[in-house]
Amino acid sequence: MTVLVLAGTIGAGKSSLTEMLAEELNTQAFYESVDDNKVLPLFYENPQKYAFLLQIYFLNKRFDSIKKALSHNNNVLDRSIYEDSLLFHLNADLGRADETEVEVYDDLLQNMLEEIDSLSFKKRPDLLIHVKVSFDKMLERIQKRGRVYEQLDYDPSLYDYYKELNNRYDKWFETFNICPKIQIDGDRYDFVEDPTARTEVLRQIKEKLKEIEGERA
Ligand SMILES: Nc1ncnc2c1ncn2[C@@H]1O[C@H](COP(=O)(O)OP(=O)(O)OP(=O)(O)O)[C@@H](O)[C@H]1O
Ligand SMILES: Nc1nc(=O)c2ncn([C@H]3C[C@H](O)[C@@H](CO)O3)c2[nH]1
Repeated sequence: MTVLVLAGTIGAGKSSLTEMLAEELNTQAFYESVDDNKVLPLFYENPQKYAFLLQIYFLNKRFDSIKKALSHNNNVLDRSIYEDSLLFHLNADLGRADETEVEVYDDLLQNMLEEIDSLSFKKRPDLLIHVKVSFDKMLERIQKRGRVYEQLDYDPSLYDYYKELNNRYDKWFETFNICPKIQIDGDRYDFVEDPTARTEVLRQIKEKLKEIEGERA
């Protein structure tokens, strides 16, 4: 059983790489709930009111995906549960959740992580793949994808939110130590449009997987 999880800021390319990996490795892909997510547009309209609800929504969906993923042999998830806390705490630091909400959330997340550990012999992913992009590239990709509520002309204050989120991701990845990890340079490799870049990115990931297997043997 091989479990891969993608990580990275908004618009980094997680879903795109998830699709490519699932095809290349012949595994099942699990995507974050976005188009069918009733809370996400409400959050962007009024983050103060909906930050906590959105976080609970995502956590619940994430838990669901992980349970489903664990019933398949090989799978790839387009965002890790380990990033949820980063996103929530950024919102809490911006005053969008109060102390009690932070406490309830942290407890619930801890509880769920323990539950996941008890669900399967596979306690941790085999590899976390962080797609790192610069702030400028992040804005470019968000614009390219074009979800209305994520655009800066919908809410100019998103500029600061995105900038801080991107900064926090870099620190988060440096200290992440739950499972083996690899960083993919999403600025350098246009793996969506350029087949050579795609091949190179897949090569880097497969090489890392081999290295991990070798260490285990
Ligand atoms: N390496 C890349 N090269 C060129 N375009 C890319 C690359 N990665 C992503 N894109 C494009 O950027 C946009 C965002 O990509 P994607 O939806 O995969 O990001 P994501 O990390 O899953 O975002 P989110 O977490 O917000 O759902 C899409 O339009 C995609 O085609
Ligand atoms: N606040 C907040 N907390 C999360 O855990 C979280 N996970 C994803 N998202 C937002 C980012 C993209 O707009 C969109 C797709 O990733 O959903 C989140 N937003």
